[in-house]
Amino acid sequence: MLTATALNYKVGKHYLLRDISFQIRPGELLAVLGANGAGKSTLINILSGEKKPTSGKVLLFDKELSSYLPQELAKKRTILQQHNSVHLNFSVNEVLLMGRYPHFRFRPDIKDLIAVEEAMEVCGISHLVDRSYLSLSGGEQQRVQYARVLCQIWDQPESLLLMDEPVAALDPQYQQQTMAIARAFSQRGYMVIAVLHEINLAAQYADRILMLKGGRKWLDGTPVEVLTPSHIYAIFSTEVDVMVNKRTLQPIVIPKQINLDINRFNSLFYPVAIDHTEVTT
Ligand SMILES: Nc1ncnc2c1ncn2[C@@H]1O[C@H](COP(=O)(O)OP(=O)(O)OP(=O)(O)O)[C@@H](O)[C@H]1O
Repeated sequence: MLTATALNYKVGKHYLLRDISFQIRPGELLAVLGANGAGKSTLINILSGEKKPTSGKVLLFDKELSSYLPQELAKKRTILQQHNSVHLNFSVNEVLLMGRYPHFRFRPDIKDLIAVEEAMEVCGISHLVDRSYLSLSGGEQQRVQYARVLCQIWDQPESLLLMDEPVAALDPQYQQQTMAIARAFSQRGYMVIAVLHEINLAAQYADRILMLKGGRKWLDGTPVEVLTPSHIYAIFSTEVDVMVNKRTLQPIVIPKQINLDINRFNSLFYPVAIDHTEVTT
């Protein structure tokens, strides 16, 4: 179990997170939603131990996160960051083996090699095994990074999988696949926390949704409880219709189209058009 209690995070006098408390149990998938700048990445980085809260604490399996040794923690939790940078010319196979570094001293053993092979297969990247990581497309790199973090906890049931915008560069097929894998992990007893901007993926795959607003916890509940037009308006200042998928009974969120005031829009751009004309004549 992971328990966050009264988390605050301050930079100077500015609170990025304020009084956040929640729990997640093995077997659950929690989606974290919130507007840009709401504090989602800050929260994920505190839960991973990369940032220390200004006050409050995080218990992972009844032990404070800060009291884990780095290698011990690396076997209990993994994080798929929003931006992953690999600048050296590693092969895909080598990138995945990095996920196993906490598990071996000098050479990977058969368990590590099996984890790499199985994670590649699950993520549909086996055909990329010998490719140079730097030669891959953005979406392919993201899938390789996903496989790498899964390798890290492949044989560590009940551990914690943290993901910050895991589907940002992915096409619809791989968005669904990424979330389906995350759900399969949660169903095997892992705890999964995913920061998402895609509300409908949260509706489809999350057991619970934690909504943040201005660094505070706004709501924590099931998708049906949380994804109402009024809650979504309060968080995203966006009007939506919420339908129900008759087959799955999950909510489907449909944003209403925004119509700009065209006269105001044109008046803002008119001076630029004049400049352009002067340059080209
Ligand atoms: N070191 C810092 N100093 C000052 N402000 C910061 C610092 N780091 C983050 N912030 C601010 O804290 C707020 C929360 O940042 P965070 O990255 O957690 O947001 P987020 O919810 O993940 O946003 P997004 O959806 O845009 O990725 C933002 O307004 C950000 O500009």
